[in-house]
Amino acid sequence: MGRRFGEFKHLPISPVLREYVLRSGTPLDPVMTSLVDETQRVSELSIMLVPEEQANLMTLLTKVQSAAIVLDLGTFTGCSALAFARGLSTTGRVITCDISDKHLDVARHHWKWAGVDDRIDFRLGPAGATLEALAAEETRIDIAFLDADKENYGVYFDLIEPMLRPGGLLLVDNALFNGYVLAPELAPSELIRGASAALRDLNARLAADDRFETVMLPMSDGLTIARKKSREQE
Ligand SMILES: C[S@@+](CC[C@H](N)C(=O)[O-])C[C@H]1O[C@@H](n2cnc3c(N)ncnc32)[C@H](O)[C@@H]1O
Repeated sequence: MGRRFGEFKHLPISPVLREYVLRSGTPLDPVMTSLVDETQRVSELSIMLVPEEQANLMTLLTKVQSAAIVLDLGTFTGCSALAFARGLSTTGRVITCDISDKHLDVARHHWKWAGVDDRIDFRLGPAGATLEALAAEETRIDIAFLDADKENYGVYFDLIEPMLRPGGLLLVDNALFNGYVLAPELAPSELIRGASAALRDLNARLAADDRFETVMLPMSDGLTIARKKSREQE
């Protein structure tokens, strides 16, 4: 096979280059900086936070989409919900859900500080049940972000797709899952093997689904952006 178009432009991102990438984007403001610091203080799992360049991208996409309803699966300490809420108009809503409210106080403190707490609707419970409730409420979603339990991403996609408006965006976090999507069987634990296989399956489904235009960005641990085509484009 010949050289693929664009291959010569591929540049591995070293830590020094990533620092440069971060310095070249809008810096984190004091609220987001505090949220990251506080998450590192209260949780050993602060690695679960979306990285800062991704948070900035999510705010930007919310603005570009003129989104009114954003669905955020996996609240944790509230970083992704905050990033989306900042892109909304005052009437917009982020519906964010988590199976745990252990870190909700950290999240709410920072949402309030940023002045967006009235735009964020936190729902406690498993993502599947939240999605079923949203379907019953006939919710129309402009952006959906998958960042909860990876092994159920395929199920979540099937539940979200009918609610996603034409032109709406599905964002899938950890699309590369530390590279294990290439060979889930090499992952070091049952949990990571299951998650990697689920991500690999969803990545393949999205790439083959002609209802969507899909781009996987190799930023951080991989972020897929899939836009649901409008009827005229199908
Ligand atoms: C990667 S973290 C989310 C990070 C968050 N989006 C952020 O930007 O900081 C994943 C979260 O999903 C939650 N979670 C795990 N299984 C879940 C489920 N079945 N339903 C809802 N949330 C779940 C976990 O409690 C955890 O807080």
